Amino acid sequence: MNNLVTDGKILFSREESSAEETELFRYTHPITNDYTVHWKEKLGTGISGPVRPCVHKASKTRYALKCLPDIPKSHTEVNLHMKCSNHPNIVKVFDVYTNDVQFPGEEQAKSRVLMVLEFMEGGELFDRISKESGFTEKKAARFLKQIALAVHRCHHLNVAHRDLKPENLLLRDNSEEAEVKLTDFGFAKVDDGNLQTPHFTPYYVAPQVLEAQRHKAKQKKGIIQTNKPYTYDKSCDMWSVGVILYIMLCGYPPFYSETPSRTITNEMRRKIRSGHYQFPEEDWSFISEDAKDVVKRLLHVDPSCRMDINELLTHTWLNDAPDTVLHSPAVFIDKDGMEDVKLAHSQHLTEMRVPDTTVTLKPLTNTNNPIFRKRKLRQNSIEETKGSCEPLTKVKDNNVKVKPLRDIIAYCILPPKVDDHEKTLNNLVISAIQSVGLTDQFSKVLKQWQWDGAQFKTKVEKSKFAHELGQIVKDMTRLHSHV
Ligand SMILES: Nc1ncnc2c1ncn2[C@@H]1O[C@H](COP(=O)(O)OP(=O)(O)OP(=O)(O)O)[C@@H](O)[C@H]1O
Repeated sequence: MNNLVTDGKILFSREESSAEETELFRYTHPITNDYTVHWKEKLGTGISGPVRPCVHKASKTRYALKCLPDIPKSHTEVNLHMKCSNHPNIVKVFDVYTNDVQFPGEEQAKSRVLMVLEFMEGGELFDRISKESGFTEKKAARFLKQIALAVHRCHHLNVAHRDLKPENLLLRDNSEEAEVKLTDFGFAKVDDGNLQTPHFTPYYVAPQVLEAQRHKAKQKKGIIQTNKPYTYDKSCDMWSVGVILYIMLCGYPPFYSETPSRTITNEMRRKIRSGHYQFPEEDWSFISEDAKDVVKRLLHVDPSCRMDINELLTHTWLNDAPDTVLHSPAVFIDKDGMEDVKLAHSQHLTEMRVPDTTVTLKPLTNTNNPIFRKRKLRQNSIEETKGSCEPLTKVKDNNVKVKPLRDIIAYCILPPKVDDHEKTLNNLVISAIQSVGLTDQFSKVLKQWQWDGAQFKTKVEKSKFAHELGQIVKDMTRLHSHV
């Protein structure tokens, strides 16, 4: 990023911004000077903790506040969200603060990035659909078009979102014409098809990267007659749009396991890899061929053959869908079933994400992994209390308890360069057990890789582990809804 840092503000240089000139600021003075934050309320919860309501003191306008740790991953999230933000189908970022914040239970204040977001009063898209009477293909196409426009905005700026899922599609308000907007750029990444990254290390190469290289070689030899760069991450977004559309049309996902489970099964993984899904006659016979055509072209198993965002936006169905009434709202009413659908989609997204080869893995001493940072801070007795936000010290925050679980998740998603990965992971798990205790859910997850109380006896699948811990975090913070 070509950021110019001046007086605590971050200005995006013109070449990094979109067509219009964008000037974005990051404040360092306390957010509480400008906003009243309702720390005890929450609008929703994700891996990074609760999203809370706040009110701009001068205008009395309501916003949503997302609180992130001040680490490079969060900076990427903020930067890419801001970059894509100026669009009717993307949740707007209004202000960003970097404040030292101390939550109750924490030994000291920590630097945090606070994102003030447009308040999405209408909640999540699928919750809305479940309440619709007379939900038609036409309405589904209207929603899909808005999702597609959001994706187009991102892809046009060479940003792949990589976390397109129902929870990240929110409605502006509860009106009939409310727009759908995309949020959560926590996994977004620049994807311009250029894979010649200087930090390329063979040990971290995902199969998809090798696939992309093969694609490039074939292009060079003229075996593939296209000059389109192979943008794997963007094509994953298109796959997600396909899954979301399939669910909107019939109420259940295209890939599901015969044996219901909270985790993605090998059977489901096989089905996804082979592109094996069906349009069961009883639910799909009345759905238009055009709608099925969009699904088929989005769920094409070969990412390089999948429809891209421009092709989707010009598809007939998006602009001329029939008034056929769909049965999906009735299926959405089963909340537990819906949670399983979301979890399976989310897990598959984790598996599809190509590890970021442009990130230089830092030595342990420099790492920003929260747990190592905490230790380092303790060693150096660095005082971080300056400028901490007053109200937080009064909030009873159960998120502190799950913090070690979030540390493991961060470690699994982007492992730093350490000498002994197994030992590091074992230590993180021990800290988490000390903090949250061995709950049934946590024990079950650990058992899969034969945790013996001190170490794992088999190799841990990091992405799967991270996802399962993510579910525990969500469940635990959901149980404590007053946080
Ligand atoms: N601008 C907003 N207005 C209203 N509610 C919001 C807003 N942003 C987020 N939420 C609620 O908070 C939830 C979590 O937000 P978000 O997805 O940004 O957090 P996250 O920690 O990145 O989540 P994830 O676990 O999906 O990565 C959303 O699913 C939604 O219910």
